[in-house]
Amino acid sequence: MFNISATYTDLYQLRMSQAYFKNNKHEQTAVFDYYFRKNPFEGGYTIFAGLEDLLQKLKTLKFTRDDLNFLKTQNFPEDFLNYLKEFRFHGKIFSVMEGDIVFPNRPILRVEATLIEAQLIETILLNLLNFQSLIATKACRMRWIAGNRALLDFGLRRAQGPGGYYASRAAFIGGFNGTSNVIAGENFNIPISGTMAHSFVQSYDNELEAFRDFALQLPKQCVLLVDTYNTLKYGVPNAITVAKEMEARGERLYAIRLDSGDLAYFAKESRKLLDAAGLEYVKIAASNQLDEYVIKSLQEQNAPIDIYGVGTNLVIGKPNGALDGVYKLAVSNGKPRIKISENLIKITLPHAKQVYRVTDKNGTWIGADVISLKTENHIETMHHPFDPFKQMHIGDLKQEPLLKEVMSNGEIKIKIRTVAEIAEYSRKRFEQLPLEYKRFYNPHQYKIGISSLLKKEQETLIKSHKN
Ligand SMILES: Nc1ncnc2c1ncn2[C@@H]1O[C@H](COP(=O)(O)OP(=O)(O)OP(=O)(O)O)[C@@H](O)[C@H]1O
Ligand SMILES: O=P(O)(O)OC[C@H]1O[C@H](OP(=O)(O)OP(=O)(O)O)[C@H](O)[C@@H]1O
Ligand SMILES: O=C(O)c1cccnc1
Repeated sequence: MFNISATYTDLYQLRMSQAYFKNNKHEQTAVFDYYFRKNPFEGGYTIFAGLEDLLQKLKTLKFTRDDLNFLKTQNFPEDFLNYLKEFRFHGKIFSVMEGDIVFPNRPILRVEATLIEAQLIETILLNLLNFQSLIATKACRMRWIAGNRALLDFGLRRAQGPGGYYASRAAFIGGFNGTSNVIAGENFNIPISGTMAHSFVQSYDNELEAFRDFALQLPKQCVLLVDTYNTLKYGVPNAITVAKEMEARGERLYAIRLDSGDLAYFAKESRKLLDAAGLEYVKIAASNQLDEYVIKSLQEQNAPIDIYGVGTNLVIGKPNGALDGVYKLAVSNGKPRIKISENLIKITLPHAKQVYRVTDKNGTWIGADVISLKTENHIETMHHPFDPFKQMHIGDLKQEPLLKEVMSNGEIKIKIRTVAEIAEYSRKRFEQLPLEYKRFYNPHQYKIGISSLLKKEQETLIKSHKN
């Protein structure tokens, strides 16, 4: 993969930074919030992914000599380029843990740094977190509906270029069991697996010979693609012949794969043929433009499919394609800042903030998060963000702080987990989310409230701007 250096950014970040530097504002402190406005896929939740990958990149982020030479050609002044030569991220980051379940319009991550440092990491932060959270969410939806069937990511060839690399990481966090993507397996320690393509079968004069040669190479993990010519007339019978030959060698055919036609019908008929031959242990894999809705339908048809291979619809996050995560200024030079909008939902919340997940005394999520000033540690009353008449007493409920210090002085403050550990954490957190937020159609919306103090601060700032 190409190396990510500090020019993995938008030009405007550098132009603003240049102006901050020249006007001696760059060392002023700033606080930015990362959040998104809408759950993807019309769903009721989002899986937060990409954080630990981001932290590792921020730790070593710098402008290389080649970067600086390039920027010189873009008319950046010498003294600013000298500043960039020494640039490192020294700030603090407070964040929800990677893999947690998050919802719209509340901070998921807070950056506290000098204005210039906070600005120069915006693009990479949004790029990594938005994409991986989108794909982890898509993956989680399929995991939820697929129950304990295996889910494999086959998407690299259909991904938006190298995005497929991060899609595989995110898919695993969202609950996939493995990927066909070898470099993702190598770098993120994700299990890799693969079957065979139609070209392999086509390259032989007959299908049986193709299956035999393949099986000889894979005594344990052989999966035969049975739909090249005629699934039930040739494909499955040829796979059965090879499975019997494998048995004679003390081996076992692992699975057959279906990749076209009515997958429920072919899975049922293939299952009958395999079982009649005493091959109950041979699994059935299916692929071809799967997504959570097709998987749901196949499950409802009792299709005996053990393994789903999912490509395009997973890695491109269809039909959304992007999570709308944003990075908004909340404090600058010690002063709270606000962005006013006609659209109430777009008015930002000033100050450095904390977010609490409200639970009952047993830790069960009650369906609301509350945003407060970071200095508050137990919230008595939570207010609706816009409706002055809606409020709720939460003083006697438990409140779990979600934003934890994950970086300080540019150093990572948490133990970096394996992707498998993040996936396991995500699975456990997802179990805590009540069913009504998980359904595909009209899911419940996880509520948001703001503390009395934060509400007052926001109103004061809005008034002062009106004047
Ligand atoms: N039993 C089924 N129930 C619901 N959806 C299915 C079922 N079988 C297949 N699908 C889905 O329907 C879509 C189109 O399948 P279709 O039958 O057109 O495949 P196909 O066009 O025959 O494949 P190919 O063109 O590669 O031969 C795919 O997204 C597939 O996953
Ligand atoms: O349908 P998706 O969810 O995107 O899953 C990936 C698809 O990629 C492969 O097809 P392709 O035609 O590229 O190669 P093949 O010759 O191996 O079938 C595979 O057979 C799947 O159908
Ligand atoms: O291993 C497979 O079957 C596979 C891999 C990538 C894309 N489609 C299928």
